[in-house]
Amino acid sequence: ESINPVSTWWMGKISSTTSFPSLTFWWKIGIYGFLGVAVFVLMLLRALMTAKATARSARINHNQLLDSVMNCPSSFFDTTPMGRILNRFTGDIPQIDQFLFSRFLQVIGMWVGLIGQIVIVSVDTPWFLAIGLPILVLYMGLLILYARVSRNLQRLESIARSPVLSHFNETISGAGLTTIRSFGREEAWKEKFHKVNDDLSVPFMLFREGQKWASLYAAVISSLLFTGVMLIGWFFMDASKLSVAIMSSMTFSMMGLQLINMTVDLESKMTSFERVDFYASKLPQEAKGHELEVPDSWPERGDVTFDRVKYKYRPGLPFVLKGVDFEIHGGEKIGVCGRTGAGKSSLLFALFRLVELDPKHAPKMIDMKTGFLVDSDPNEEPNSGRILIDGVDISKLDIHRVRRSVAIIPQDPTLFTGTIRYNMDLAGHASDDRIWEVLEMIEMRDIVAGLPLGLDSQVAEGGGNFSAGQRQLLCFGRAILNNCRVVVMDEATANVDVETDAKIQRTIREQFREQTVIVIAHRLNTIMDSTRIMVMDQGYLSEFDTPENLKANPDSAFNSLIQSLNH
Ligand SMILES: Nc1ncnc2c1ncn2[C@@H]1O[C@H](COP(=O)(O)OP(=O)(O)OP(=O)(O)O)[C@@H](O)[C@H]1O
Repeated sequence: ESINPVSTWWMGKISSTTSFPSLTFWWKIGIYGFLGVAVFVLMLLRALMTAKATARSARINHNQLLDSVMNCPSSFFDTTPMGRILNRFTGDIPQIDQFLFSRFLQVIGMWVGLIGQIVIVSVDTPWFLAIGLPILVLYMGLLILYARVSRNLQRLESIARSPVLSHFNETISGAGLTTIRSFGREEAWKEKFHKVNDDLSVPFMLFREGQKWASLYAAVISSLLFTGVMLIGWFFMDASKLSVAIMSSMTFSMMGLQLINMTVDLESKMTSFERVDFYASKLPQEAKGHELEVPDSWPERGDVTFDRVKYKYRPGLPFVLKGVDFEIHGGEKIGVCGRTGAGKSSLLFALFRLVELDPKHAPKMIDMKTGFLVDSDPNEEPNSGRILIDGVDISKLDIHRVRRSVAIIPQDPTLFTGTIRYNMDLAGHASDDRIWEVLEMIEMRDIVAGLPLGLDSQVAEGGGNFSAGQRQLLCFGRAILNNCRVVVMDEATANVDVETDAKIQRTIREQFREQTVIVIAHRLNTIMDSTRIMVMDQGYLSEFDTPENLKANPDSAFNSLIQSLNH
């Protein structure tokens, strides 16, 4: 860019026969040609370097963003609309990848070019400064004014885009569409979609109109420049200098408008970068590091102890476990029951360290509306208590080590796109024979054998080509193959018929003979054969005893649960 004005200057010089009389015509043309080739070679170099640097920074940016989001605690996902997260990946990242770097180079180049034009013309024609400098100041003023408005409009546009993505996402995911149709709320949903879309369109349209406004004023400034150059040229310049000044002012005014638009555009790309950078480096993260090392064989027994566990999901919410104390011995089969919202699943949440009990691991909080970090109230009572597996406080271990040692069969069975073999054995360690054996145990062998490709048959997105019960069974099979010392099941058989449920419970006792198994169930028959039963009530452990003892006590909460289910 800096050679370009030199080349224009040189052209102006050699058009006058009196300048550089010692150089022949061919030398003058040769130098002009050399400057042209230099511009071409440097542009080629710039393009190559841009391609390399863009690919590298795109990879780094994306990986850092992904790592950071993947390591966010569950509280972040509870308080951040999915649309906002998707917006970072689908809106901001492409802006940075495709445009930021090249736009940055363009803007730098244009500024250098613009200032170069002024310097070169002014060397020969100092009068040009008299008009060039005030015009530069006017352009700067326009830029500052326009940039401020457009920055805020783009911010508003980005805020308004998240609800559109969230609305779309919750409409098509899960049973969203089915529920909307079954309640006949299609029109209301469409209206809401139009409203969030309108909210997004307003700042976008204003931004577009702002561009026209800036173009108009830039054109006015250009006209001032032309008029000024003509007037100064008329009185103070000879013909060759005036021609250079006119050429420069034409470039100058073209560049001025482009420069304003590009600088504003660069700012908006920088806003995308700021948002991605915030997500990549400042989001709350799950606790890293560990104070204690445990051997690979840990946990060997599978003892699970809750020691006065008291926690809330986030600051400002009520406690969901209010000082829960119990000890489970390795190999025990524990049933957990209690009314809806009593805190059964919350026991597992803490066991997986999805919520931290140790206040020093408590993650920072995100404001639901703005998406920025907020400070928690220092006077609020923090989470407390300890969970021990085989006597080791799990908050002192590497979080991934803790999660690897406990297998879960969740309430919402999760299958991934891929083959049945992949879904059963995510680590890829089990033999086909062992997978078929497990399929037999969970009564899925005939179904899988009936598929044309057997274990290589594809599972659709979210396991859509299997019923909810079959999905639960496959997840159950996955847990058997995983062979962890502690296995937890959260309503894992709620969707299978009573007979299959009974068979699964038998399989649990046979296959998980040495493992500690914690089964949460609403269907009390599911847990009747447990070693002991835990009854949760409003965040407290109200009873913990053998099923026989609990049934024998007519005043037990367990008996009243049985009675309420019978009625
Ligand atoms: N992610 C969360 N954020 C905030 N509060 C939560 C969250 N998950 C659960 N809760 C609250 O914690 C309390 C206990 O919920 P929990 O899911 O442990 O109950 P549960 O006994 O498993 O109920 P269910 O039988 O319906 O599954 C409830 O009041 C619930 O509103």
